[in-house]
Amino acid sequence: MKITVVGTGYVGLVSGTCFAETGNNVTCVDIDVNKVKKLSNGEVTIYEPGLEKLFERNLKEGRLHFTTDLEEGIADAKVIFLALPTPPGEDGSADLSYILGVADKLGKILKDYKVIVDKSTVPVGTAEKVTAAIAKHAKVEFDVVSNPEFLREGVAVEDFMKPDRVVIGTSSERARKIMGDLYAPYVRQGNPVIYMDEKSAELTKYAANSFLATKISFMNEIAILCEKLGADVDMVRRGIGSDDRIGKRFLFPGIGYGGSCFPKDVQALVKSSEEVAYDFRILNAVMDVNEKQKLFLMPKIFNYFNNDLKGKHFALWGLAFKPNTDDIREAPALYLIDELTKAGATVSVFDPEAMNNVKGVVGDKVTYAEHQYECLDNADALIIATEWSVFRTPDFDQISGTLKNKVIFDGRNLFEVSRMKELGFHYESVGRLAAK
Ligand SMILES: NC(=O)c1ccc[n+]([C@@H]2O[C@H](COP(=O)([O-])OP(=O)(O)OC[C@H]3O[C@@H](n4cnc5c(N)ncnc54)[C@H](O)[C@@H]3O)[C@@H](O)[C@H]2O)c1
Ligand SMILES: O=c1ccn([C@@H]2O[C@H](COP(=O)(O)OP(=O)(O)O[C@H]3O[C@H](CO)[C@@H](O)[C@H](O)[C@H]3O)[C@@H](O)[C@H]2O)c(=O)[nH]1
Repeated sequence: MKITVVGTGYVGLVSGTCFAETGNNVTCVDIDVNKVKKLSNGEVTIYEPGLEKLFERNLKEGRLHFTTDLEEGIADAKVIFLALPTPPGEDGSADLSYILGVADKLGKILKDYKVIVDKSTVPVGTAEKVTAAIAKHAKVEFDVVSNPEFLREGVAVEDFMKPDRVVIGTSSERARKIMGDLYAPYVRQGNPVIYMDEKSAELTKYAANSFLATKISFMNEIAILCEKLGADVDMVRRGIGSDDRIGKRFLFPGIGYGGSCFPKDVQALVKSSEEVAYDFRILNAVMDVNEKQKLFLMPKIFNYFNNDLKGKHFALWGLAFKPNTDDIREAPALYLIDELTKAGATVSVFDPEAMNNVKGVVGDKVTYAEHQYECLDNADALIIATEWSVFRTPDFDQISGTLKNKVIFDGRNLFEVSRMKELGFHYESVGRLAAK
């Protein structure tokens, strides 16, 4: 099938490449001239495990194309995916200007029937708005479908190729058939395509992200309680996670959820609720807990250094909002850097993939280490903000030999508390017995 993907960010690039992988002819359109040039020349513009191989193959075999020209990009396409940004507007609600801007243009250039798909995360009612924006100028028939994307950064290719489910929101039989054919190769493993109306599909995406964020904030509060009551959150997590009704996943406490999705989507659902005069109390609490959790380690750090961080130097391992990505949007590490430098400390940082992105945002506020152990030079303590595998089994002798003090503040609970005690570290983590 000939398809077009508008927007070549995370979702656009991964879905475009994966659609090509199953034999579709895919054209990706982006307004970023530089990005299109790089992609056309075979350069993958995001760090995503497994993407490069698929990308190179499909580019070489002629199933992937890139252009900045929307009209050229949609010619002959049966389906047009909109994988455009929906960032928070000033009041926190989703900014639909990218989507509606492209919808308006599409209305003027459609020459035959097409299915236009909202792949971006958009509030309930957006399919109607997109339909209206296209219909204003369109002289041909078209359908607008809501097909939210559930991929996770870091495992995006696998999530796309073998999704837990595909949600397709449409009231058009014609569009339903086309979308069903397109997704058939991805759901052969027995995972379902779930058809529904457009509004339910739109809400499904926000409900999924908000529910997962709720699980995380809930566990972060349980971790706080564990420290206060003398319980161990690892035990509690295992104790509740083995109940199928609760499930083992997304129960890991830490220094808060970040990324380009949870923070903005929870906020957008709260805003959508307000628009229909509903106060979504649980989600307000979820956001509130998360804001505080990002700085969970700070009181511990202040306390250890007698409330004075002036002149102290910290090593910070992990900058990306989670492992296996170079994405630093809403990364807890950035909040820690801010607080530490505000308190008069200096910070040296290391991340396996996100260093360049952080340089772009933080500049010379911190120093950038070439590798994880160089980062420890002259540091009064090590702080861990992202659970990259390479941090999980470090050379503790090298850490002890390089840090000024054997002190670690771990925001991701990477190490066994008892082992750290044996090794002679002052070790503080999140919600565990010896963490007090
Ligand atoms: N990042 C994720 O893991 C993820 C997962 C699921 C859903 N989503 C949702 O998907 C949407 C896109 O997210 P993303 O992270 O891929 O965004 P992104 O910011 O990484 O990329 C968006 C791309 O759109 C391009 N663009 C902007 N205006 C354009 C226009 N008028 N024409 C063509 N291209 C244009 C930008 O240049 C950029 O390359 C958002 O709604 C997001 O919430 C994201
Ligand atoms: O037990 C956990 C699990 C995750 N996190 C944090 O939660 C955030 C989000 O993690 P994850 O969901 O793995 O990453 P994303 O790539 O942001 O993916 C989420 O957001 C995407 C965009 O909407 C959705 O498509 C995905 O289904 C949804 O998982 C990260 O900061 C994690 O550190 C925790 O603190 N504890």
